[in-house]
Amino acid sequence: MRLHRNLVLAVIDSLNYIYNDGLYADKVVEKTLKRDTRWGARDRAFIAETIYDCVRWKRLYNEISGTKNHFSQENLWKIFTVWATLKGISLPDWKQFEGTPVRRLKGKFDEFQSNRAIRESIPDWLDEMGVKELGKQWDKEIEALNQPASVILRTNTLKTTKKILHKALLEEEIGSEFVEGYPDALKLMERKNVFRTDIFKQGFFEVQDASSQLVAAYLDVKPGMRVIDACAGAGGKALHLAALMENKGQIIALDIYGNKLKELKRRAKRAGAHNIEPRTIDSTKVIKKLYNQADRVLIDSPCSGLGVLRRNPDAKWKLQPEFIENIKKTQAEILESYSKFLKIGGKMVYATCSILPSENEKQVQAFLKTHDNFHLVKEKKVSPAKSGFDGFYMALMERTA
Ligand SMILES: C[S@@+](CC[C@H](N)C(=O)[O-])C[C@H]1O[C@@H](n2cnc3c(N)ncnc32)[C@H](O)[C@@H]1O
Repeated sequence: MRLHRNLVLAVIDSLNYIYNDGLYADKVVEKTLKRDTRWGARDRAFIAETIYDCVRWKRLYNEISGTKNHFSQENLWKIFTVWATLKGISLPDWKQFEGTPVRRLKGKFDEFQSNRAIRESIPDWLDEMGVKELGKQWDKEIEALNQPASVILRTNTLKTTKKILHKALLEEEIGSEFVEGYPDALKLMERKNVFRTDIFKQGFFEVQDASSQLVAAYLDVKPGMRVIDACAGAGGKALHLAALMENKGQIIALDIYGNKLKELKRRAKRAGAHNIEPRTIDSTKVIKKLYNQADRVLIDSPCSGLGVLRRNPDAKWKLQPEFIENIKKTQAEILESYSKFLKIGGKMVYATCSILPSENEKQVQAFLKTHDNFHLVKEKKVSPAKSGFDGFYMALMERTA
């Protein structure tokens, strides 16, 4: 691979925004890619993948380059040099690469392989928490969570079928394949900007990881039911629920953030989902009005997001242990409060995109201990290491009295 100066400069500028100004990697990548319309697909892929690599491996590259968490322009070049060296790219004779100790950098990489927190490029506190929660399995999970994620689409069955979508994508020169065990999923053969296609604008699909596609299906919804999606956000699961319910019945989509629900509304329109009713939780009244009203409740709970690190590598550096402790309290409160939406005989799914038992099965166990009118029907832990997709947890419970 040959390095092109303008592309490398775009990467260095982006790293400055992410490392020093704390901006989110996805937002920075999006903005950087708009900088030069002459960049082709390969150039864009280089920029996006290199930035994500440097965010994912920030600690490792920092330790190898000796930049000591100080990201001046000169040090950002050092970080980039480590990236290029470990990729086996021969460095051009630019002044920034003069005197690069290639062998020493590779030696340092080998040296750090015995230190998991550095090797996997995570903060020490996270490594300790991972071991405490998952024991030996942590090693495999964190390794899997450092792999770049593939792009998965969910066919919108309100508008099309998986076979038709597969063909329509091919007509746009986008290759995809079916994913066994995931009835509506298509996996892209290579990363492409699918949002530009007409079939996206027509609502034929959503981009949604395979594991996430299991959640709405777990709720066992039927057309005509009254369903409450209690943490609906921008509606990834609500749109799926609408499709599973064939647009029949009612989905009340709640969230504490009205702007997320606005996005949900836009997406629902595109998807042709007509049975979703967004309601912002701006008072306890909104909640109390819904007690004993629902056949099904989905609690797609706020969580640490540790299961989706492949997609959001900057979360490694933005997450704090205090945040995880607080979010666990919120999870318990949400379960307590939103379980009241269910009618007797109704079913509820509690789900997270975390792999920590303390956010998952332990929350459900604690809830069931104090609510003997609920019982666990089934639960599923999706391991990134075993599935190759995002980490998720889901538990299906039934209200019996
Ligand atoms: C995991 S996200 C939901 C993702 C969404 N269901 C989807 O599939 O796209 C969790 C959501 O819970 C919302 N949330 C946080 N605290 C909440 C609360 N107390 N009540 C309801 N929603 C809450 C957040 O705003 C966020 O949108």
